[in-house]
Amino acid sequence: MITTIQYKSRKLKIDLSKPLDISIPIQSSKHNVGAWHLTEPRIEPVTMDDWVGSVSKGAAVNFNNIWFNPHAHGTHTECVGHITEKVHSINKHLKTFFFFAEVVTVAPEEFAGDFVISKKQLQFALGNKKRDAIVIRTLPNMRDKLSKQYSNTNPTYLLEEAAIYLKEKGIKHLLIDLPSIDKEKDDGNLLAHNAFWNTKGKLRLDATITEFIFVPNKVEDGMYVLNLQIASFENDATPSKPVLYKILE
Ligand SMILES: N[C@@H](CC(=O)c1ccccc1NC=O)C(=O)O
Repeated sequence: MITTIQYKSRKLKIDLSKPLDISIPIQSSKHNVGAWHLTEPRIEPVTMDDWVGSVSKGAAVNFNNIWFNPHAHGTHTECVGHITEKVHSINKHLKTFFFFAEVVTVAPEEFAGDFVISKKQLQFALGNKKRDAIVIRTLPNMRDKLSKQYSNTNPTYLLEEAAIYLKEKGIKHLLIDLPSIDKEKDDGNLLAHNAFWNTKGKLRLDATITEFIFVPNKVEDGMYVLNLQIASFENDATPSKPVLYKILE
């Protein structure tokens, strides 16, 4: 199913029957990805007296409750409400869902005992390309990213200068395969989040950060059409399903 999208002065031809799903599923398992010191998500049948909401237990339907945290348990998209006193809702601020994106691969650099992504690396990867969205794949890129337990591991993060660079370049949607764009333990400074959302000036209410993606190795660096879908929760963050479409010509 081939379609052509008119984007500014370009024509972007994509095949809708070849989606590249870069989300991490949420499952009720210790093998679910995890961060921020939470236990694994739970998906469990509702019980009422001796009734159990499971067909295998005699009910007519499977009827599960789900317990999870969007920031800790899988691919999620957040807006500035993640770090402001007023809880802006992602569902009110992400209103269009197709974006022109660049997938880039970055090998984190050592900095003050941490691993980081610098402005120079993103500058090298983006050059003078104008994009709505950047999809950052960090190296090494192995399937353990689907089930890794990140708590107390001090994962790679973005330097503040890198987030400022993306903001100044007009990137509206930042997607990354890490639990956060900021350092795990930073006394609440969240320098990269603050810089990207411009919290010291006019808030970038329409800008989003999507964390915990997984970009399979078969997806090459380059231009894509991104479909960024979210579950309609009124909250700072919600589970999301980013899907890429390769541009055919
Ligand atoms: N680095 C912060 C914590 C933090 O960033 C955070 C904590 C819980 C859930 C999500 C977080 N950040 C996500 O981007 C701190 O040390 O206070």
